Amino acid sequence: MLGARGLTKSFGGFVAVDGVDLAVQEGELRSIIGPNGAGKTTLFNVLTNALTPSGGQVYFGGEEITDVPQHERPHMGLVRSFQSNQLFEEQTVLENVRIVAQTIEQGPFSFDLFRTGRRVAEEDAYEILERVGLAEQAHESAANLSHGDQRRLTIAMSLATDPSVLLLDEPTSGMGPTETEETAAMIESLQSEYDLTLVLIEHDMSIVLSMSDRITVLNRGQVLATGPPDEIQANDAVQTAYLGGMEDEL
Ligand SMILES: Nc1ncnc2c1ncn2[C@@H]1O[C@H](COP(=O)(O)OP(=O)(O)OP(=O)(O)O)[C@@H](O)[C@H]1O
Repeated sequence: MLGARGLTKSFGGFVAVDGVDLAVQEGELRSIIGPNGAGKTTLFNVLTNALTPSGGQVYFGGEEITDVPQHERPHMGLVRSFQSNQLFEEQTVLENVRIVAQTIEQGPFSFDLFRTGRRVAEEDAYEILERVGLAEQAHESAANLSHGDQRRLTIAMSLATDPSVLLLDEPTSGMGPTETEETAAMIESLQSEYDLTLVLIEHDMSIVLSMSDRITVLNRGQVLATGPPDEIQANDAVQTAYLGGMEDEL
């Protein structure tokens, strides 16, 4: 569904992503893990063309999309989650989702949708807010939400773009243990309800091990290992390079 071959990104002489091969299957929940500075965020940036790769190819649905501009990718179904600083803070939670939904609807073939768009978008937006557990806050302004709820709202906004592959960069960062568990459960339920393929950068090992179908371990920009959680836990190279200090958490 989403793939890469030899994907590379250099900053000057420093190779942050170094010849990465990736093959994420449809419906999979793939986690990308690795030590700080391993290249995880840079990998997301080159997969979405937020940064132009220095080498290699990106594939989506079997087609090469390496040169497809970043802003066109959501229309193909490849979406990277919004960041909290992209919220329209003065607008309500519902409006935040509707603004995204309407932007997507205003494509060249959606004149009818555009005319009736507000109603359609509002229904869709409510449904999405119910799915992420924010329906009760629909009429709050986004600025009044807790940090965790703002993160959930960014996921709701991403869902409004109707993704087939959704990239989530540390969706539980800054959350306490209970909120982290709730968010993980919500993400898992979205995967099945929306028929999503999910690629997740996540630091919380208990979440990564319990949720992932497969895990890709990056180290110094290179793929150290890819496999199901039990295989990754048992992988000697992963233990040595990355998990050495973290066995207690596993
Ligand atoms: N725009 C940039 N210019 C120069 N170096 C960069 C740039 N972006 C990232 N890097 C470097 O590339 C390396 C990988 O960074 P990246 O943020 O992708 O790692 P990461 O695995 O996401 O780390 P973390 O877990 O800390 O978020 C780091 O050494 C970083 O300093």
